Amino acid sequence: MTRIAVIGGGKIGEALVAGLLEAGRATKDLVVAEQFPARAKEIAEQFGIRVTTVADAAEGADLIVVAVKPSDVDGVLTALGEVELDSDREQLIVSLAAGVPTSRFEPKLPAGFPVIRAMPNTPMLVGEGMSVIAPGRYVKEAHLELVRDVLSAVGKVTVVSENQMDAVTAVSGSGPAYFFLVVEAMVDAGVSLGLTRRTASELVVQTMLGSAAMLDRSEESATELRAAVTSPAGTTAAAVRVLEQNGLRSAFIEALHTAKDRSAQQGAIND
Ligand SMILES: NC(=O)C1=CN([C@@H]2O[C@H](COP(=O)(O)OP(=O)(O)OC[C@H]3O[C@@H](n4cnc5c(N)ncnc54)[C@H](OP(=O)(O)O)[C@@H]3O)[C@@H](O)[C@H]2O)C=CC1
Ligand SMILES: O=C(O)[C@@H]1CCC=N1
Repeated sequence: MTRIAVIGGGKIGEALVAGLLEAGRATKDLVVAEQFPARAKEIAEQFGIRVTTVADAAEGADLIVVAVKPSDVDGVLTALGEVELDSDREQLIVSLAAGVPTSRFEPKLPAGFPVIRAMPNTPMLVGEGMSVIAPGRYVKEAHLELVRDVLSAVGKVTVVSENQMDAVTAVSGSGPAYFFLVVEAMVDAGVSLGLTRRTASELVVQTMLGSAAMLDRSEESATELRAAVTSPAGTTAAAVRVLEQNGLRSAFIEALHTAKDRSAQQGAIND
């Protein structure tokens, strides 16, 4: 079985570990490196897996997943310098760090060592993640297949070229946060209309679940499905008009452009 070292036991590291364990991966095949002692203890206790240093975790791992903040990537690369990495053993690095290009890793690793840039999202915690992967210059098809195989246990996986990864980060990496924000706003609106928060939450969550399931299963686009809800001169048309008047669509477009720029900026050497 593939041995996986997750460097960084923060939010996304935890989502990956939890999703992989839930999907049936054995605790003995997972190890986490986490520098913050309280967090390291929490992860070890919660998941019953080994939590150790970067060098110890990477030693003997087939897949080294870098799940630290972009500004901490160089520190991880320095720590990996203590490890005898071996590309002949099909060992490889998968970086989840937003914005950081594979070309930032490659010169600091043994010649030809493969690096894949990946952008997952937190719904992998419940097996419904969207992971996008992009190969660095030394990546072979077998490496991509291995990473696809691991990540497909926690959701969907697609491959793009690396120059699209900042856009991907803005859309699906950060995407769950936009969704939760819309949920918060709709629940607040329900409360302001006189519903209890509990009732408003139940209504909104099930409406989101049902609508997502329709999008997933139906041949129709979001535009067509929305049209089907919008009765002539009815409530939906009235509400959508107000949302458009208030710039919902252009707010999303501008927000995602800003997220893409921020991704690229975080990947620059001095972010
Ligand atoms: N959160 C998300 O939804 C997603 C995040 N990402 C990417 O994943 C990365 C991590 O994000 P996130 O999980 O939110 O961040 P967090 O800050 O929650 O987690 C990062 C963890 O890594 C630890 N860490 C930092 N350096 C080291 C080191 N050298 N050795 C061991 N542990 C270390 C940090 O410790 P300390 O607190 O002490 O710094 C922290 O606990 C980022 O690059 C982000 O762009 C990608 C997709 C989605
Ligand atoms: O907010 C961030 O920078 C990270 C990357 C995508 C989701 N979270």
